[in-house]
Amino acid sequence: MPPMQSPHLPLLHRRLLRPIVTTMESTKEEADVEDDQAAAADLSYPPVFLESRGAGRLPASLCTSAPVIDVPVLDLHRLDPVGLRGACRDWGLFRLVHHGIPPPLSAALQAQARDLLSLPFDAKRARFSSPGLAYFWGTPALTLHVKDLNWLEGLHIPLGRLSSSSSAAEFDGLETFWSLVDEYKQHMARIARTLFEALAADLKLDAWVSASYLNEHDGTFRIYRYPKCARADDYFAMEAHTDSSVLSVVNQDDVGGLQVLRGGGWFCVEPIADTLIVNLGDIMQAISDDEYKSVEHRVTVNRSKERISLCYFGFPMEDGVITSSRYREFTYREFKEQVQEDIKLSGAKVGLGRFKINNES
Ligand SMILES: O=C(O)CCC(=O)C(=O)O
Ligand SMILES: [Fe+2]
Repeated sequence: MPPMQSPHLPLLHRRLLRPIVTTMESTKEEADVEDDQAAAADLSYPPVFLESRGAGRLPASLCTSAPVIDVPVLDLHRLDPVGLRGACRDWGLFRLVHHGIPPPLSAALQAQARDLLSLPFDAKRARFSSPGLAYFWGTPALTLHVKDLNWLEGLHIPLGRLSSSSSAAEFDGLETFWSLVDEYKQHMARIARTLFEALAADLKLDAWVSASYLNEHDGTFRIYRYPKCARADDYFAMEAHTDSSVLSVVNQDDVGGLQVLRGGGWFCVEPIADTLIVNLGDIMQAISDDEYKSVEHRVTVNRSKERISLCYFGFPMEDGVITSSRYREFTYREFKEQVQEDIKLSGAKVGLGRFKINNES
């Protein structure tokens, strides 16, 4: 499937698609285009990103200069149980190849993401404001405010709602976008289920228990745009966190910025074309009695380029009970509510620590 042009594609973007010619005249045109691009980006950025002046809160070394690390690579086509177990126990994160997502599908969805998120800020707020398609900015916690501004914006899509209750307004003019999301969603469910089954076998989980531990068709899909930021040392694009999911699947463009915490240090997880990054979340750590790691990660901002990533989060059944030798019994609903309460009270997630046996906090 070729990358598609959205009906919303602004005039500016259509200009940008013209073939590049290298003449003296084109240099001026390129400069004009860059000016146009900057102006359009400004209009589309949340005003808080234009107003914020860096206060130098973060040491430069924290944000920018992490070494690159080679993360374990797994082939979904021929899943190696030993490699998978090692990656989950030792890293909590791996790169997935031969995952079966057609590259044109990822490219088309990235292009749609770019187009939709390049709309003016007010248009995005007005247009994407329903439970099935919600625009958020400055906080990864959707509507809850975290302590520090996160240099991101995005669209939040609960996949379970897609087929049933999406309103006509959510669909109007976005038919191409939704059909791409629908196709992508099937791949995510397939990938999440395949990986989870292999992990459930490693952990020797009962089939009926493990069925409730991953509700792969009801996951969340998020499309992020991390705007470029001249004050890259002052902000994180997404602050350090663990995911609340069972597992998460990141499909990033070629800009980079994802970092993983390992052995007390931060490392860059480089973007490599046609590969996915899978990381385990808190629920997987609980299910595995802490054998697997819910890995801490973050995203740094880029001074000169914006970044797009497509992220899927697989969760358990909302009311399925999670049992673990390390944590008191809890449902995902309880976990989610506790995370939200903690963010509301302190601006930060506590996570699994709240459920740890012999831990009063
Ligand atoms: O955009 C990324 O690379 C990662 C996003 C992420 O960690 C998250 O949404 O939890
Ligand atoms: Fe994450």
